[in-house]
Amino acid sequence: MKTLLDENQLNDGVEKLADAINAHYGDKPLTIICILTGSIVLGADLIRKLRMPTRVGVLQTSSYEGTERGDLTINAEMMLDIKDREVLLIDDIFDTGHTLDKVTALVADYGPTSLQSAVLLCKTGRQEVEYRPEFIAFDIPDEFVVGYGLDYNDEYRNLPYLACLEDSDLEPNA
Ligand SMILES: O=P(O)(O)OC[C@H]1O[C@H](OP(=O)(O)OP(=O)(O)O)[C@H](O)[C@@H]1O
Ligand code: HPA
Repeated sequence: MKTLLDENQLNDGVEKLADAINAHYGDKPLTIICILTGSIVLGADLIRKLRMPTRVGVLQTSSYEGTERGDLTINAEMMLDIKDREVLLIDDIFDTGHTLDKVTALVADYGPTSLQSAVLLCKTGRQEVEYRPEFIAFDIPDEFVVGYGLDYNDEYRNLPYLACLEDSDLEPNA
């Protein structure tokens, strides 16, 4: 495994992301919706750097098995009431873009005043949708990455840094 972003770089990136979000929303109350599971670490770090009054909710999506994307499932059972609220979706990575594209369409139906998204990572050249997040901390190369919330087969989310998987890290048939 090869480190791509160390703890200091991640912290600086999240700080800049928070600065941009604080500058954009000012004192307006903001509802943050974290897309589980990958966004838990970013969400925990980011919300503590936001200055406006915030509410925090979650929804859960799942589509990757190993390094392969499969059918997307969305579980919105725990959604907050966001009607007439300013809403910011938070996710760890924008890869093909299908997750945020679908989640944005679904959440828009709840009637928010505004709906934007913030991601830690945007993988270069992988997007298959028109949608783009408004706030991005890092553009990264097209490599499968783990750590800081991101997993490979449910492992590595706890790494405090971001690493690229190498061939020797991949499980057979994964
Ligand atoms: O842009 P995309 O190609 O849609 O990929 C991005 C999504 O994939 C991962 O979620 P995953 O489905 O693996 O669930 P997880 O958050 O539980 O890891 C990641 O957390 C993003 O939500
Ligand atoms: N790593 C972990 N999870 C992911 C990735 C990735 O590179 N892309 C989409 N989900």
